[in-house]
Order: sequence, then structure tokens, then C-alpha cells
Amino acid sequence: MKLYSAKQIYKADQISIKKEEIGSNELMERAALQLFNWMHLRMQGAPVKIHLFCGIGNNGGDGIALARHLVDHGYNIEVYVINYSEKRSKDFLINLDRLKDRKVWPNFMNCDDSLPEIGKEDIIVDGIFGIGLNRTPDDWVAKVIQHLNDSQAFILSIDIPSGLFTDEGPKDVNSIIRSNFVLSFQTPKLVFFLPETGPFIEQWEVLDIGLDPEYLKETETDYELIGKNEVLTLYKPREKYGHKGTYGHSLIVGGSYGKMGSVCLSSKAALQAGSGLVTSYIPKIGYVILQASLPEVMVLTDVDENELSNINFDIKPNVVGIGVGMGTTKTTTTALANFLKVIKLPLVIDADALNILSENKDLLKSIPEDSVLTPHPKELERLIGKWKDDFDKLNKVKKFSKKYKCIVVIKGAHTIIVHNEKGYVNTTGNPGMATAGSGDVLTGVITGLRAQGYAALDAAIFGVYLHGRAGDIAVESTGFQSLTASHVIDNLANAYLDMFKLPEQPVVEEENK
Ligand SMILES: NC(=O)C1=CN([C@@H]2O[C@H](COP(=O)(O)OP(=O)(O)OC[C@H]3O[C@@H](n4cnc5c(N)ncnc54)[C@H](OP(=O)(O)O)[C@@H]3O)[C@@H](O)[C@H]2O)[C@@H](O)CC1
Ligand SMILES: Nc1ncnc2c1ncn2[C@@H]1O[C@H](COP(=O)(O)OP(=O)(O)O)[C@@H](O)[C@H]1O
Ligand SMILES: [K+]
Repeated sequence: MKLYSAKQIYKADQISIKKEEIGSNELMERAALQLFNWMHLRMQGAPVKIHLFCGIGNNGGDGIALARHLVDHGYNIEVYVINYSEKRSKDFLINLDRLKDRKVWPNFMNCDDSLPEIGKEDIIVDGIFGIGLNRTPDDWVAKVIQHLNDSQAFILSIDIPSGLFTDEGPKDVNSIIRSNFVLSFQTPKLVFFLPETGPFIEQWEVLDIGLDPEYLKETETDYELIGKNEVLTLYKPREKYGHKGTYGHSLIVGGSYGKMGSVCLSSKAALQAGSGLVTSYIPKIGYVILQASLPEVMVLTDVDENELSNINFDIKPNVVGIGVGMGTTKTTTTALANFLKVIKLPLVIDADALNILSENKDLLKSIPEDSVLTPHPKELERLIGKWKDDFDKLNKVKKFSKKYKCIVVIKGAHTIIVHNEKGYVNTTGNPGMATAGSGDVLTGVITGLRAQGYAALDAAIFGVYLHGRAGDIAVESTGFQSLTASHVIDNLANAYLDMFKLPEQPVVEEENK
């Protein structure tokens, strides 16, 4: 699913109005009707108090139009207009008049008005600012927003939580609504998925207001949301006459004294992702551990007992996953540097290999083209330096990806895969996966997919999706706290099977005869 920018949404808005020969107030009416239907379906006329807080732009106009539908259906409403500017939008004014025709008089709030009382059981509709926010709200508006956040009432935001910018980072977190639910028009916004702004949104849903499908289809976006539909198109089925050679040979390089588990996790994950063959390359100390833990995996050992000192093998893998549990000693740093000088194969680079690269930036230019780097936030910071906000981070990563011709997987609650100018935002995974070794599993999965012939970007996108989905299935039986990296591996099979499951159909009860 494409994630459109505010500029693109406004353009779609203009094109739709022109093509369909409708007024902009008709689009607002569609938006308001969709909002109303959503609420009415769930509330079924319940007499709960609904406080609608509206700005003076089109987001406020949506709120005012929604208020009219609510009052027409007998709901218990109170409307407030936050007068943060004199420049009321045309469609806001049209809808304000329509509401007044119903004898509903909004409370017009200015900077020195007292704040209204809101009960815990009430509902707040947040239509203060939408995608038109272009500067930090004034202090008194921020105070109103804080008051709503503190009320403990359920907050339903129209289009986007008020105070959040659509395409840039937040400047004052005290002026942002904390939404329980966002009904977003036509597209979710990128900020719903970023670590700094995502926490302001508990749940979201898209309402289709019928913006021009042709424009939406043709328009390229900087970001895409990755779900089941997107990865189904990437999936490579197995061939009847395929053999283990057809599905590639993964080599997992890593481990050091006390950290052999990470190599076990990556190697097992590569197998479970479907790699035809898997070999682990480890310091001698891990030989028995690997052989005893994973009978399917072949093992090659370094000459050194406890750490990698010379990465040298005479097998022909298709891809190398490198870095897990490897440590960053001088000896291992030299081993990695020498390896990068000669290696031509695609790499999946993780953990300590990333840390070594961060400490020796001149090595970055030796990374083979189309390698996949999988940093968690701390590793990323070591690699690209500090960032101002999430947008600054994404821009820096885009530059890095272009410069070193690689794919960067920014791990997190919503992992984002960056390739050149574009980002792919993952939708699977859960906080149970914030547990030791789950990143090692991801390295194995992406390596295993690369081995099977998935292109670098596809392997990264599909791998991140599968890994998260396996975690989501696992957590249903383990709970968040008890989920471990091994559970994620054990559920990779279920993640594959789940891709082809049809959505559950409603059960039709047989009629009593
Ligand atoms: N496009 C679509 O598909 C459809 C969109 N619809 C709805 O329209 C919404 C966008 O509406 P919008 O453009 O009128 O802007 P909105 O967010 O209401 O802000 C109002 C104005 O406030 C101003 N302003 C900005 N920041 C400020 C600040 N800090 N403090 C004070 N003032 C500030 C700024 O004007 P300025 O003062 O800069 O001239 C801005 O224009 C969208 O989210 C959706 O709900 C639907 O109706 C149907 C179809
Ligand atoms: N809150 C979360 N929601 C979803 N996924 C998460 C969350 N926290 C962590 N993860 C995922 O778990 C993995 C953790 O990786 P990493 O930090 O490298 O762990 P480790 O170093 O222990 O292997 C990443 O794939 C990350 O996206
Ligand atoms: K809003």
C-alpha cells in the first residue's frame, strides 16, 4: 500500500474535484459520511456524550459536518470550535451554517476561555488540525490538546492526530493529540509508523473517500506499507523438479567464545526460510555446539579456537550472512577487512560486522553491491551518526544506501527497508520480539531467501515480513514476555502457510428445520 505525502493527497483532491466535476464541499461530505457511518455502526445510537473539537480549516469542517450527521441521528453532542486563526475555510463555513440550521451552537474557544469538562466515559472527536498543519500550534492550543489527552476519554482523530505534521518530525510533543483511533482518509500517513510519532496512534483505519484512482495508481510514493498482499507477489513457489542445489547454499559466518548461540539461531533460520544447504563458519570452540544442535547444518571452523581470525573456505555458497556473535577484537576486525577485500558474493551484514564497519568506515567501500545491512537503532547510529528526528534519519539512510549501493534494514517496531530513494515499512512483528537473538533470526531468514534466488531488496522485504509474522503467530501461544527467538524460528513455517490462508468467513448458522 502506498503512503502518500500531504502534497500528493492535496493534488489527488484537486484532480478528483476537476474530473468528477464536484465541489470541494462534496468531498468533505463524503469524508463526513464515512466518519459518521463508522461511528454509527459501532455506537448504534448509544447516548454517550460526544465532544467534537474542530479547527477552522477543512479538518474542522469534516468535524462540523460529522456533528450534523450525529445530531440528525439523535446523538448527544457538544461542538467546540478552536479559533486559532481568522482564516476559516470555505467548506468549514458552509458546514457551520448547516449545523446552525439544526439549532446547534458550537462553543467558540479562544486563548483565554476556560477548558470544558470532559468525563472519562465520554468520546472526543479530534478535528482540530489535519494534514494542513504547517507550524507548531500556539501555547493555548497546545493546552487544549493537553487537556484532551489528560481527560482519559476515548479520542477519535479525523485523518491524523492534531498537532502531528504529515511529512516532518514533531517539534513540540506537548501539542500532539494522543489518539485511541485515527480514521485516516485514503491513505495512512508515514508518521503513524515512525518511532517518535507512532506512539501517538493506538489504532488506525483508512476511509476511502474515492479520490481519483488513476492519479493514485500512477503516482510514485517515497514509502510503501508492506503487508500480505505486497509479499505475495514476491513469493517464489518451489518447482516439482527442484533439488537442494536449486534452493541455494547459505554460509553463516560468526560466533566467538560464549556467543555460539547466535550462529545456531541464524543458521537454523536460514534453513527454515528454505535455503537448500546451510554451512556455518565459526571459531573451533563452536564445532560440537553447532553439530550437536543442528544436524542439518554443515560446519567449517576457523584456525583459531575462540574467535574468527581468517575467513577462508573452499565451498561455493550463493550468499554469506556475516556478523552475529562475532565480537569486534583486533584479530576479527582484520579477518573481516581481509574477507571484504576478496569477497564478491552478496552479503547480509549484521551485528558485530556492522560495529566493525562503523569503527573502520574505510571498509564500507568494500561491501559488495546489493548487500543487505540489518542494523538496530544503536548500530545504525554508529554507522551514520546521530540524527535530528526520524525524517532526518531516513534521509541519511537513503544517502548511505545510494553511496554504498546497499539495502539498509532499519530494525524496530515497524522495520523500514531502505533502498536508494525509497522506504518499505513493515507491518508485522510485536514487542515480544524485543528479545535476545531475534535479530540473529532475521539475518538467517534474509540470507536463506537470498540463497534461494530472491533479489536483495525482495529478500529484505519478504524476510522482514516473514520474521515479524512468525513472531505474531508465536506470541498467540507464548504471550509477549515469554516469546524467544527460537519461537520465531519455530513459527517460520506457520508464517509461510499463513500467506495462503483465506480470511476467515463468517459462520452461517444452519436454520432449524
Ligand atoms: N485532501 C483531501 O483529500 C480531503 C481533505 N479533507 C480534510 O481536510 C484536511 C486538511 O484541511 P486544510 O488544508 O484546510 O488544513 P487543516 O489541517 O484543517 O488546518 C487548517 C489551517 O490552519 C492553518 N494552520 C496550520 N498550522 C497552524 C498552526 N500551528 N496554528 C494555526 N493555524 C495553523 C493553515 O492555514 P494557514 O494559516 O497556514 O494559511 C491550515 O490550512 C484533511 O486533514 C482532511 O481532514 C476532507 O475534507 C476531504 C478531502
Ligand atoms: N516492539 C517491537 N515490535 C516489533 N518488532 C520488534 C520490536 N522490538 C524488536 N523487534 C524486532 O526484533 C528484532 C530485534 O533485533 P536485534 O535488536 O538485532 O536483536 P538481537 O541483537 O538480540 O538479535 C528486529 O527484527 C526488530 O524489528
Ligand atoms: K485531526
